[in-house]
Amino acid sequence: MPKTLHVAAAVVTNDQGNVLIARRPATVDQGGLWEFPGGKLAPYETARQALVRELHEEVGIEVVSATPLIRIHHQYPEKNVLLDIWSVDQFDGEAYGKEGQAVRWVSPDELSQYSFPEANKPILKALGLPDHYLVTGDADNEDDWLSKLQKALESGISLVQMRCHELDEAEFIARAEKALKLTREANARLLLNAEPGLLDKVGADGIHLTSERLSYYSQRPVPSDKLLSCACHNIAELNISAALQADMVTLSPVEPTASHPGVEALGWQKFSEMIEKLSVPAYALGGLGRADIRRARGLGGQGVAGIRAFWPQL
Ligand SMILES: Nc1nc2c([nH]c(=O)n2[C@H]2C[C@H](O)[C@@H](COP(=O)(O)OP(=O)(O)OP(=O)(O)O)O2)c(=O)[nH]1
Ligand SMILES: [Mg+2]
Repeated sequence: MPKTLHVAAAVVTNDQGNVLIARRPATVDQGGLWEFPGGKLAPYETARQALVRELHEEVGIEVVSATPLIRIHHQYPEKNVLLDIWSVDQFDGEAYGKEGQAVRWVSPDELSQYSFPEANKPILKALGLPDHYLVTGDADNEDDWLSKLQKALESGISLVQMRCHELDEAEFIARAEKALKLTREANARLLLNAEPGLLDKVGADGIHLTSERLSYYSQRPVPSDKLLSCACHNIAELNISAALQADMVTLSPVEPTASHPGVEALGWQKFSEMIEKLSVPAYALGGLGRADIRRARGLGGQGVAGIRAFWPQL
């Protein structure tokens, strides 16, 4: 097995919310493709030190603050890379192609129009995901449920998991169609906490698999243009989710929750250790709210998911 190249690179975001990309010279590995600026760690360096040096050398900016975004282990035919991707939204200087390479600031929506190396796929997916994710609450009263969903969308929720275990399949489908209308109007995405076949009946944006359902599949059970979210509570489930090429996972319970009394919480340290080697964006779930988003992201998570914190009261 060839040695793993450890690379630090950054998603640099400016005040307009645009992201910096650079074009790799035609002659180097992955040449001609676009990349996030960065490079290999020198033997004496930490990832953060390499990041600061590479951004200075390649695009002429000085990093003011950087937080871990995602780590990706990827096997190219000729080498293994570990991409240590950081998020940089404070820096000094004007970015330019210091090595003569093309650089551009592009909006996150435009990133899909550029060709990146294969290893970058999870970064691009992570950039399209928000830092908080609503799981819907009590489904008994349809009118209340829809009003709460509407209110949550108005408060800026852009990703929703419809979790309505109280409903039978026909009721679930009818409710999902109404929910989908609301999420579409709000430009938000709706995931069904249901078996993947339901996507043929309701044109939702994806599926959330319960940890129990995870073991039913040996390959990704939803098409690549839909989202796959997986519920995880341990390393084995995280590994299955990665093998199923999940777009995101929830990892829970990070803190004790009223909905799962008696279940031992993982705590933040464990959350961070468990996702350390995971190339899938991970949401911390369980007893958390908006105030925890920074912490979750600082530890390499995508953000926070929750029912109570994001499901409004009427
Ligand atoms: N910087 C960067 N490298 C990436 C990305 N995606 C990806 O697969 N890689 C791979 C390509 C390379 O094999 C490796 C990065 O090496 P590099 O060529 O940028 O290293 P470097 O800046 O230290 O370059 P050099 O000093 O060797 O010229 O990681 C990405 O988004 N950014
Ligand atoms: Mg480089």
